Amino acid sequence: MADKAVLKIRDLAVDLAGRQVLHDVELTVHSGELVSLIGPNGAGKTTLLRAVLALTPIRRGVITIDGRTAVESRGRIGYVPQRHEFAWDFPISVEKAVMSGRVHRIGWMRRPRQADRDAVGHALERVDMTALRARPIGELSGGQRQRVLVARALALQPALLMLDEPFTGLDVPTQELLTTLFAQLADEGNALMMTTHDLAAAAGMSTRLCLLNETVVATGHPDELRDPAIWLRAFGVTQSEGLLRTMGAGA
Ligand SMILES: Nc1ncnc2c1ncn2[C@@H]1O[C@H](COP(=O)(O)OP(=O)(O)OP(=O)(O)O)[C@@H](O)[C@H]1O
Repeated sequence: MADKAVLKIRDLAVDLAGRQVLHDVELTVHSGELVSLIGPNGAGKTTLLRAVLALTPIRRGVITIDGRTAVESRGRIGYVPQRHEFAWDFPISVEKAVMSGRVHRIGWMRRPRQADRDAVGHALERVDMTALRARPIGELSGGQRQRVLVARALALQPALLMLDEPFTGLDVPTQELLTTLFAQLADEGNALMMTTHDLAAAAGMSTRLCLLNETVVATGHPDELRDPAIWLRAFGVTQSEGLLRTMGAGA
């Protein structure tokens, strides 16, 4: 049986400040897939994630997650923002920060139940942060912060996990831990979508790449995207030997 379609995006168009940022976007992410969104700066990658999270209004199109609209799915999607977007000066522990990912489930001003504590404990284990669970988040290194953000998203036990540039500025051990974790999550049947500028890493770990530049220029397994014309079109350049070498395109 084919894997279930978790995220479906049809005919999506988004304008920001009166300017078209995304148009005619068609994309499906199935359970068991790790899809990497690749594209130049300003291509609309973050905007696409924000549209799925219903944080950005859309001009046209339909987005569903497990058959529900983006608005209905609020609080059900695990989202790992870019690290600088989180309030690290907030005086809370690692454990509380991860618990904050479940706020929609627990309800505002309610106390966490055993199931919430179990989900947080399990998420901390998966990112190898159990030993630091009581540490104030302001005292964490960059790599530890990234692990907390991933645990916070996992604590939600989400149908869909989306990550915005999760590898930027990370040390090698944290990169390796997260790469292995994302592959395990996909193997377990989760649906994952991430943005990245690290083409080599994306090609090595993704089940599918999605080249985005205002619209989906091409999508497929890294091995299926060897035509240099696709890459040149996605990145809007006429010649980029480094880019093509990284992808083994045209080889
Ligand atoms: N709040 C906003 N108001 C107006 N324009 C915006 C806003 N946010 C983003 N944009 C514009 O939308 C376009 C897409 O931005 P987006 O951040 O989605 O790109 P990206 O592919 O994630 O880029 P990067 O790789 O640099 O992170 C850019 O031209 C950007 O300037």
